Parts: sequence; C-alpha cells; structure tokens
Amino acid sequence: PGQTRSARGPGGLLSEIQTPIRTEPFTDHYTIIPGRELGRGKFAVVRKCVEKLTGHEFAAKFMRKRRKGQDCRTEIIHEIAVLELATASARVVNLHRVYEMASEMVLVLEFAAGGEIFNQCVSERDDEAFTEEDVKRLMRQILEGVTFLHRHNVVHLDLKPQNILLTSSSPLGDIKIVDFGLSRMVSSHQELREIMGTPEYVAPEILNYEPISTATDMWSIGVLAYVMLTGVSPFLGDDKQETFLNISQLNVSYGEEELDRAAVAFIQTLLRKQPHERATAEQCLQHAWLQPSLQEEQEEDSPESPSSTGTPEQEDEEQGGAGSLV
Ligand SMILES: Cc1cnc(Nc2ccc(CC#N)cc2)nc1Nc1cc(C2CC2)[nH]n1
Repeated sequence: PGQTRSARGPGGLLSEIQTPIRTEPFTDHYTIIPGRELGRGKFAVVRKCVEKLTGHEFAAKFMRKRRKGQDCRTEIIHEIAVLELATASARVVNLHRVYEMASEMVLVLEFAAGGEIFNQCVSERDDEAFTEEDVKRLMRQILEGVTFLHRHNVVHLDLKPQNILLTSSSPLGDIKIVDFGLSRMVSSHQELREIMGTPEYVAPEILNYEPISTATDMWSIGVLAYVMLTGVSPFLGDDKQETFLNISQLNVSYGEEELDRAAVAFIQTLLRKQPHERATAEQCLQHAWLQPSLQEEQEEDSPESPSSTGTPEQEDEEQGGAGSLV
C-alpha cells in the first residue's frame, strides 16, 4: 500500500507456467535430509530431500517471495517457465514439482549427485582434477545445453563453474546446467541492459551497460573454459574494481598456463570485446579443439573407412568451422 510499483517488471520475463502449484505441505511428500545445504543464495537455499512415496532423491530450492520489501513472485514464475521450456534438454536440470507456502515457493528439482564442477576445476589433486579430454567432453555438453537455450531465446547470464553440476563426479558423469534466476528472454525488438551476474564471469557489455544478447553467455563460456583447463580465473583481481578493469581491458594471459594451441584458439573466439565477433554456441561445437581426438575417431571408425589426413586445424579450415574464426 502506498508504494509505487513500476508498471513493467524487468524485461524478458516469461509469465505462463504449466506446472501445477501445490499448496499442501511440502513435508507431507518429502523428507528433508538434515545437514549442510547443497547451495545457498541471498534469497534461496537448496536442500537435498527424498520423496516419501518413491524414495527418489531430489534437490528442493526454497525461494523467498519477498526480497528487500519487493514481491518477487514473478521472477520465480519466470524461472519455473524457463525450466519447463528446457525440459526437452538433458543438459538442463529437470523440474519435478512446485509448492507454494505463505512466504516462499519450493522448486523440487532433479538431484545431480556429482555436485559443482567448480570443485574439480580448482582441485590440487591429480586424481580429482579434469584431464583435457574430460574438459572437452564436458564443454561439448555445456555447449549442447547452451545451444538449446539460445535457440529458445533464453540467455542464462550466470554461467560459471558453480552453476554447472555433474550427475556423478567419479566416475565422471554428465553435466546439468542450473540456476535460471538471472536468465532473461532476448528478443529482437526489446533491448535488455541490466547489471547482473558474478563479477569474474560478466562480459564487457554488462559493465558498459550495453545491450545483453546470447553473446553475453558466450563470453562467460570462454571464462569457464579457461578455468576448467587451468584452475585459474583469468580476470580475477584483488577486488571487484580490479576484476572489472581486467575484463574491460581484456587483461588475460595464456602463456604461463601451458594451454595447448587449439584450446587457446577456442577461448580466443569467445573472449572478444565486441559481442557480435564472438563465436556462437553452435559454431563452438564445430571448433577444432572440440572435435573427437584422432584416437577417439579411430576407436569409432571401422578399419576400412579412410582416417583423417590433415591436422585438426587444416581439416577444420576445410570444414570452414569456427576454428577459422581466429
Ligand atoms: C550434490 C550437489 C552439490 N552442490 C550443489 N550446488 C548447487 C549449485 C548451484 C545451485 C543453484 C541453483 N539452482 C544449487 C546447488 N548441488 C548439488 N546437487 C544438486 C543441486 C540441484 C538443483 C539445482 C538445485 N540438483 N542437484
């Protein structure tokens, strides 16, 4: 009462959902597993739970409807709508059920037992860290998921190792993209310019308050590839300001991290200041660095078919793949 609400909420939000919103107590159907929560944000906490009827494990995301005195139910409805839209992609976490209580909504989501790839990006132990072949396989899966989202005009806007989960960490499983709390619908006519995301991963256009597009996610994927391969965050400074300066000046070094040439070429197609110059998710999937290695091909190829002749880069050029973008 009395407060003026802007007529239009933030742009790019979906408002129609199919999932029934259940109002009976969540705890009638689920047992919350006590102990440390799986994740915690400013206005949400994620806890492991078990469905009483089936014994199946899920992740329950408890989201507060009121934040800083504002009603944020429309943002939660948008996140549900995006998860519904992405049901068809195995690379996006699945939404199982939705509950609403007085002050919060609960999203019952697919449980990914392997946790965040972040932990294996920064692990010092050789038996836990990713091999380059692991990174290529996981990066291909991430790009499959992002290709799906971008084809449906969804930009995630918070792609980072903490939001890429694994179905299993050992043996290394498959990825699930999570957390669409900052995602937006991009359309040709409506421009989106909002400061958001995690400093280390935000694209230059976010810092310059310029239009956001699917290319904004592609910058974050370039940072993600660098972190997965080196365990180092390329633009991280001693504080936010230094990090933002490193991003806007494109202060990134490839030297001391002994990255292989094709991997550097891949990252360089993404860490470009101008959004329209960056490779798309589809083009990335064609890049030389992500083609199955000769050894993998020989494993797949039957003996009589001709094996590849040129180097991956030469072959890639012949195919006019993204590799030739550099
Ligand atoms: C074992 C595990 C360990 N760590 C996290 N972290 C995490 C990261 C980001 C978000 C942010 C969100 N959303 C929530 C938790 N999730 C896990 N399993 C999940 C988590 C989930 C769904 C996404 C919640 N399914 N399986």
